[in-house]
Amino acid sequence: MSPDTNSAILRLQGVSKQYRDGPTALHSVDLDIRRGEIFALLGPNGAGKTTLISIVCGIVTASAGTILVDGHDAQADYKAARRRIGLVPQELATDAFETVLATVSFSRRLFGRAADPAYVERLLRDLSLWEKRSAKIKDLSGGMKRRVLIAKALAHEPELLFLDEPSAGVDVALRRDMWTLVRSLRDRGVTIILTTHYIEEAEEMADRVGVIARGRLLLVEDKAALMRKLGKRELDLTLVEPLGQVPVELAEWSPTLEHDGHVLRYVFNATDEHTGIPGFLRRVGDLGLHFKDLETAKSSLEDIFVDLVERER
Ligand SMILES: Nc1ncnc2c1ncn2[C@@H]1O[C@H](COP(=O)(O)OP(=O)(O)OP(=O)(O)O)[C@@H](O)[C@H]1O
Repeated sequence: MSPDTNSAILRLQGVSKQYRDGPTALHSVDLDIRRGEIFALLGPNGAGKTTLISIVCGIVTASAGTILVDGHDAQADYKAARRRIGLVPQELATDAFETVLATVSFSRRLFGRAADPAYVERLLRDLSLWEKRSAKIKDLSGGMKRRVLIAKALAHEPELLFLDEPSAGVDVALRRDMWTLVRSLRDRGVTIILTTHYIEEAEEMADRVGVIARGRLLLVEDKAALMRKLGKRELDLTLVEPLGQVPVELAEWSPTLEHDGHVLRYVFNATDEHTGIPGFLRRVGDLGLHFKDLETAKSSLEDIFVDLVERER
C-alpha cells in the first residue's frame, strides 16, 4: 500500500489515560499529525507529554481512544504501527556494555529490517559517532550517549520520529547539532514530533505547535498563525525622568514600569482594530511626561504559552 500523502501520519481520537491510583494524565485527546511536519508539543512538567508518546509507542496502554500510525491501529496492529516509529527517550536505559555500532545495528534488526551497513555508517557519521563506533556505551560522555539514542531511534528508518525533551540537559553545541539533524531528517521526509518545555525550541523548530496542560490539548496551531493570533506587542517609552509609580490617569491602559521606572510599558494586542496607542500617547503627553525613545516589540511564544497555561489554572 503506498502511503497516502494527504492523510495524517498519526491520528489520535479520544485518547485518554487514567493511571491506576494516579491522575487522569490525558483527557480525550484528538490530534492529527501531518506527514512531513515538525510538530512541537509544548507543556509544563506533568502535562501528559510523555504519557502521550508512550501510548503511541505502545509502552503505555490507553484507557480509551484510538491511535492510527500511517493507517495502522497502534493496538490491534501493533507491529506495523511500531516499526514506523522511532523514539528518542529522555534517558538511555540499557546497553552499557555494548559498542555503539553493535547497539545501533541491533536496533535495526529488532524492527525486522535487513542489515544495511552503509546506512548505519552514514547515520553514525551524521551524528559524529563513527569514530566512536567501537567504544562501549558506558565509556561515552553524556552528549555522546544522547547521540547514540538518536542513532538507535533512526536505525530502522522510521517515518515518524518522537523526540522526548531533546534539549533537556544537553549543551549548546549538541542542541544545535540536533536541530540541524532534525531539519535534515524533515527534508528527507521524516515527520517529527518533539516534546519540550523549552519554548525557544518550539519557536525555532516547529511548523505547528500544540499546547498541553493537565492532560488537555489546549490548542493546535500553525506556529506563525499562533504568533499572529495571540501575539501581543509591547510599546516601551524610555522616559527622560524616571517615575516612582504609574500615574492614575493612565490606569485604563494598565501600563507597567520597568527598569527602575525608566521605561513605561504598554502591552496591546496588535490584531485589535483599536490598539489604544493614540489615546495612550496623548494622555502621556497631557501629563507632561517626556520620553526620549519609543520602541515596540513582539512578545514571544513564551509569553503566549504562559498566558494560555495560566488561563487554565
Ligand atoms: N506510571 C505512572 N503512574 C501513575 N501516574 C503517572 C505515571 N506516569 C505519569 N504519571 C502522572 O501522569 C501525569 C502526566 O505525566 P507525564 O510524565 O506524561 O507528563 P510530562 O508532560 O511528560 O511531564 P515532564 O515534562 O515532567 O516529563 C503526571 O501527573 C504524572 O505524575
